[in-house]
Amino acid sequence: MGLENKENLTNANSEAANSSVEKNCETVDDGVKCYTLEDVRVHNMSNDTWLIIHDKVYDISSFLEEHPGGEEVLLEQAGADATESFEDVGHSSDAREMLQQYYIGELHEDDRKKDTAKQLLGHLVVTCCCCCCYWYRVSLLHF
Ligand code: HEM
Repeated sequence: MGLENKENLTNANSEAANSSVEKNCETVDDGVKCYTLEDVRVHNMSNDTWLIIHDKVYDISSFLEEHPGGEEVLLEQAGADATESFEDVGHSSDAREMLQQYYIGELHEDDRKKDTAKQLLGHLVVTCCCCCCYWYRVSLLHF
């Protein structure tokens, strides 16, 4: 493939990414940008690396080489939701603060993982008047 073709392909990719931002995502409050999973997915290369952690989108391209845990683990998550692996490692509060400098926007509402089972259970325990839920609430208050 010639250089020109490669450039065309790159331009086409970035145009596709931009148009999907316009199509699916509005800018949320105070000019904060919003991205869909599709928007994030294309940024999965070592010179262009985005990650999602707790529904926030980060451009960590400039951080790969600095990461104390190595760049390999970050590249494995590139363009995807890294919340679970980030939490599994048990990152320090310093690491969590570092995230801020790479923040570029929010994940689109429709692409957020909805923990419906957990939500339902929480709702049941708070509103149900059966003995089990009642005593569970009492135990939460007293122990
Ligand atoms: C942009 C997001 C991330 C930031 C800012 C970050 C930052 C850091 C920092 C500062 C450390 C040093 C230890 C600490 O202070 O907790 C660390 C260690 C580490 N990180 Fe990350 N990290 C990020 C994402 C990830 C992800 C997605 C993984 C996925 C597996 C990962 C895996 C590790 C590992 C394996 C270590 C080494 C832990 C050890 O040797 O004890 N990190 N990271």
